[in-house]
This record gives sequence, structure tokens and C-alpha cells, in this order.
Amino acid sequence: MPLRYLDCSFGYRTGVPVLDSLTVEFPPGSTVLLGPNGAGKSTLLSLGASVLTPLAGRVVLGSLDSASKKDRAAYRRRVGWLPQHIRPVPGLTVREQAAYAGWLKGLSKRRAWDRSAQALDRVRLTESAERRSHELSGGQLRRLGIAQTLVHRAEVVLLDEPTAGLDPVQRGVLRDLLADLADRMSFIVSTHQTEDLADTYRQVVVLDRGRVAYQGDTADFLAPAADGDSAERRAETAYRALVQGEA
Ligand SMILES: Nc1ncnc2c1ncn2[C@@H]1O[C@H](COP(=O)(O)OP(=O)(O)OP(=O)(O)O)[C@@H](O)[C@H]1O
Repeated sequence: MPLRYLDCSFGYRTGVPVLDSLTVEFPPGSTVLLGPNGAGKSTLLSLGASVLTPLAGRVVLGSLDSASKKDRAAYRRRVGWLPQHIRPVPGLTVREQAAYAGWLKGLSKRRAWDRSAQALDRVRLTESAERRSHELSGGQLRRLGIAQTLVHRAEVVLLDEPTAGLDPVQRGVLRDLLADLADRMSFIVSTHQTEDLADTYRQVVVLDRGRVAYQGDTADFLAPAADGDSAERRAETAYRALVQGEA
């Protein structure tokens, strides 16, 4: 089911609009969300996670409206969120934190506990299940964040700069994990890292000053760049052409 933003407007208390009547649809599959600093990517993801509420317009998954009291619990179970800074829950083990996340989304304690073991296995954290979550590295913590969304079987997972600050090995581990899970959930990933675009994402959305500057297949996005260039260079060229208006 696509995640849709319909005529969405949002601004923080400063009064400056961040998103202004934004309409965009994220079809199933993995989508990368690009855009310069301050373009509104985190804001868009926070609205999708229903952590923020649009001032006007709606965010919907199928018939579920993120801001409706009636739909909110069901919406939040289907949409998972990894914010830029994932916080370990003090005192909890890795498995307890995964189960706790499921319980917060409305699963029974028993079901959340059972599913937490499978979820940790999927993200290759079984060996760390009994460690305290605050002992995890940045890369492991992000994998725990993904495990949490597996516990409540999210359909769409929003990841805000999941690879920022990770070393190349950990970036690779996370990328492989997203590819591995792509058949069971859709991902919308905000990032500034464009080197592996073609291999990892089916679609590209570019946000610029709160507006959609591009939406389409990754192959079409990369097409205007020269064929001989590396994947990273092609992605950079395509991105700069859109955001800075360069040919
Ligand atoms: N809590 C907040 N209070 C006030 N203004 C905010 C807040 N969070 C973000 N903003 C402003 O909203 C605008 C969009 O910020 P946002 O973090 O959504 O952009 P972004 O595209 O994710 O940027 P980056 O790539 O740097 O993470 C920016 O002008 C930012 O300063």
C-alpha cells in the first residue's frame, strides 16, 4: 500500500513553512529521499511516523489517516520509524527493548516477546540479545531499531539517515539488511549518501525547500548523467542538476 501525503503543510513554531501543500506518494518498494540540508526530509518522515501532525492536509496509508484518533493505533502499527538518534531504553536488554517496542504498538506481552527473538535473528543480533541495549554500537543500535519494526510487522519503515556516522563495513551490513527485508516491507530512507543508489533503491524522491523536485525510478534519475562515470558520480551529477538547476 502506498504512503501518501495529500496537500500537506507544516511549519514549526518559528512560523516559517517547511512543507507547503506537499502532495507525494511513496509506492511499495524501497525509496531514497534526497535533498539538501534543511529541505524538510526529517520533517516529512516525522509526519509519516505521526510524531508530528500536519497543520493542513493528510498523511494516509490506504484508508488509515495518521492524524485520526480512530486510526492512529492501527496506522502506527503499520508504519515503523527510525529517527536520526535511536535511544537505548535504560536498563533493558536488547531483546527486552525489541519486545517493549512491540508491546507499545499494541501486541500482547507474550506475542511481543516471542516475535522479538525472530526479529533479532533477522537483523543478526541474536548473540547480543541479553546485552543491555545501551552497550550496542551505532550500527547495532540501528539494526535493533529495524528489529523493533519487525516485531510489530510494519509495512512501511521510515529511516532517517540510517547510515550517518557508520563505517563502510557497518554501512554495507545495513544496506544488505534492507535488501534482505525488501520483500516483506517498504522502506523510505533519507540520506546524503548516494554511492549505492542504483543497487539499493527502486525509486528516488528529491525534496528541495519543502517541494518535490523529482520523483521517479532510480534508473531514470541516473539516466541524464554520463554513462562512463562511477555510480556515485552519476548520482551526484543527477542530484546537482535538480537541486542547483545545473545541466
Ligand atoms: N524542532 C524544530 N524547531 C524549529 N525548526 C525546525 C525544527 N526541526 C527542523 N526545523 C527547521 O525545519 C527545516 C527543515 O528541517 P529538516 O530537519 O526537516 O530538514 P532535513 O532535510 O532533514 O535536513 P538535514 O538534511 O540537515 O537533516 C529547517 O529549516 C530546520 O531548521
